[in-house]
Amino acid sequence: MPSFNSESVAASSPSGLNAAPPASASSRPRSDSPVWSSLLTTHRVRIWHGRHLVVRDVNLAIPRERITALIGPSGCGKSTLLRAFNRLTDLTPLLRVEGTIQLEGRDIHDPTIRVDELRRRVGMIFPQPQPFSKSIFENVAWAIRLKGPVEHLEEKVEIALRRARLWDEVKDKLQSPAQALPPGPSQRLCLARALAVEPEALLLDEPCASLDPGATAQLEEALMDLKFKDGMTMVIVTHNLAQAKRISDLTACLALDDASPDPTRPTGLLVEAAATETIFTTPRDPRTEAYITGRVG
Ligand SMILES: Nc1ncnc2c1ncn2[C@@H]1O[C@H](COP(=O)(O)OP(=O)(O)OP(=O)(O)O)[C@@H](O)[C@H]1O
Repeated sequence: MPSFNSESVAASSPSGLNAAPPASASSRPRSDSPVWSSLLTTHRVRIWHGRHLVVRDVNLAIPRERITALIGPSGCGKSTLLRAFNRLTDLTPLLRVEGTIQLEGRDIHDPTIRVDELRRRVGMIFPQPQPFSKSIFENVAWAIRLKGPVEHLEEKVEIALRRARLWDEVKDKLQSPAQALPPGPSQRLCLARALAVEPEALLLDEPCASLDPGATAQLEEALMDLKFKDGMTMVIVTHNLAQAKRISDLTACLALDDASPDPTRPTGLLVEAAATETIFTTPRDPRTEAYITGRVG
């Protein structure tokens, strides 16, 4: 367990990571909020899709070397927010991010930031595994070569596959087509490919969406290994509350704003973030409680 202190995990709002805390929330820091050093922080982030406000007022600190879960009902903007962390949102012309997102204290929208380097440092795993139509070996080797001239390529491919807990399953068929792999190993190959460029953080967007319970358990074990052995910082969007409880250290709960101007397209907002155990045992915000008890979403 982390040490606890009145210093909050909040990026700026002392009350639990949201610039607009609900009426029921205290404006004082939670005394049970852990002290974690942050890798990524957001300050007053709001994301628009055209004229629709997708998510608003997100003040959040993503702790280094921990797993942060983003939970909340469908459509509250979890995936969009996740994609903003390495500017994948830039690829959707109608999406616009306001506010500040910092990586190691540096604004990721600073004009001097190289977006390709940002995405190397902060990798992404998508809901459906998408290996390239190359061999298993080449899927990982391709990523390693992106970093420039390579020595010891085979060794580096093996290291990435081992870190993704896939090596033992594929070491005898490295030249086989990656797209022939079943979903579980296929997703761990995508994890190995993401690890091959040596990121500092990984964003995981419902990475187990297409996996059965056994394959989910294997991926979770790989993620836990990455955290404990490599100190990887991870942010996972998940609808699986048991998964959030199992693997995350911090949980950030988003909700849909009842007061949205267009009730057919409500705006999401971050209502509460705290140590996962706290969120699931003593949530402060009634919307968190409603979500984790299955009354909404
Ligand atoms: N490319 C896009 N095209 C259209 N609308 C978008 C796009 N990206 C985001 N949005 C808007 O953002 C809202 C939130 O979507 P997002 O996928 O981020 O939510 P979510 O919380 O991850 O939902 P789910 O849990 O169902 O995946 C959508 O309902 C939609 O209004």
